[in-house]
Amino acid sequence: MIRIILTDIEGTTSSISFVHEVLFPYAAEHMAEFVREGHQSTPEISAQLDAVAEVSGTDRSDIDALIEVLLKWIQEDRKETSLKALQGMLWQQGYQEGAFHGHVYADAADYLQRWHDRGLRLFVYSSGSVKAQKLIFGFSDAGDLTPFFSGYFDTRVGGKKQPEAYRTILGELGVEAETVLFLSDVEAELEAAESVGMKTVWLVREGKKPDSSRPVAADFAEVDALLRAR
Ligand SMILES: CSCCC(=O)C(=O)COP(=O)(O)O
Ligand SMILES: [Mg+2]
Repeated sequence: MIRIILTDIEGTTSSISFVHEVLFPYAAEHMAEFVREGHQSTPEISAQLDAVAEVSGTDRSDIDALIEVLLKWIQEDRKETSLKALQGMLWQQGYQEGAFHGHVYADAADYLQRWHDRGLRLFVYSSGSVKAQKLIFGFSDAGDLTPFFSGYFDTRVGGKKQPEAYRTILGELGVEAETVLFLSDVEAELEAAESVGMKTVWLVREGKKPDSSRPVAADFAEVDALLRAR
């Protein structure tokens, strides 16, 4: 019996275009100024720059070169934990100034509330940092959705295509794998979750549903129908 829903964000609760056409360009536009202003005075920024330097093999004292690395990583959609942490800090400013709201599909907002009210426990697992996750749901088009969530996981538990990450999440939740339903739009992530025993539904929000041996849903209403049919 499913007791926990673990959901991805981009392509699942929220549109890919919001992440790629609003959030990433905002980060790219403000990254240089943000890093130059905060790299000495803000320990959280400085610590992430240490990690950027280490992973990229860049001289830690060369701030221009570190900014170049970060901008290249944004263009490549790299899921580096340090980039994701810096993006989360940057987006806070954008949300708070009202530059944008977090996009959450209406069906997702609706069923997150219904599932929460039915007693299911809801968690997020996204490559975006926990801070970024709380922001997209906290400043969403549908209002503050964070009260529906019991917790958040990001790439600090591992990459989303790595089975080990899902094992770590199960350990932290302290539950049996088959009580967890993982929702994602990326098949490799679903395979990793299934390999440790989690149940999955593949969200295919655009276009025709593919033939697949795993459950596929176009939106959260269809996920709910699959849940009830189990
Ligand atoms: C938390 S909103 C920003 C999402 C993000 O930065 C990202 O890389 C999307 O990753 P996901 O694992 O949600 O597909
Ligand atoms: Mg996704």
